[in-house]
Amino acid sequence: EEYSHIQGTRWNKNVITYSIGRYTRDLPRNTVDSLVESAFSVWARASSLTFVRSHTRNADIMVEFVTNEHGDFYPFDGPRGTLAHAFGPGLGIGGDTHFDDDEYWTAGRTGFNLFVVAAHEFGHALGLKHSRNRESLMYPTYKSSSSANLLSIEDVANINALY
Ligand SMILES: CNC(=O)[C@@H](NC(=O)[C@H](CC(C)C)CN(O)C=O)C(C)(C)C
Ligand SMILES: [Ca+2]
Ligand SMILES: [Zn+2]
Ligand SMILES: [Zn+2]
Repeated sequence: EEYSHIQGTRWNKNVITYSIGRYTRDLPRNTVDSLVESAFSVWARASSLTFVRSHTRNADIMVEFVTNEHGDFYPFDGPRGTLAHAFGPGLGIGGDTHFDDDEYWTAGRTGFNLFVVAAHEFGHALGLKHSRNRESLMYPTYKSSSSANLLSIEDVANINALY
């Protein structure tokens, strides 16, 4: 889900920083790093946005793997069910993206593909809402789509309408 009701609708800059906090044990750290970077580059290629990795906790988008109650009002729910969530643009928790570490995160077609889920979540972190179009990356249910054409025409139009 995206919780934009407590945040603004868009970032007021084109260079957005992200930082990775707690990792999952399902994948090597450098694999998580590259899948996260690839998920951001999906949006960078379709827009005027640039994403820069930071190693401090005051990045715009904090990316973390957490379980159950984890300090915001949206505890996760154990295996299956909700896979992840992200807050809409804004200060503090704005943009922050959390992955439910009770899921089995993979780089392939088993478990839940981190690249695909991250690309969806980062759409929310940039201010996009869900789409009713099954072809859209912002469709509310998971499908392990091929990494090639992840964004639908609608997704590209929506991100460019916003930035
Ligand atoms: C397999 N489980 C699902 O498909 C679940 N959907 C999700 O966890 C969404 C993320 C997917 C689309 C990557 C939650 N979301 O919208 C975050 O921004 C349920 C449909 C069960 C809620
Ligand atoms: Ca879950
Ligand atoms: Zn969503
Ligand atoms: Zn959370």
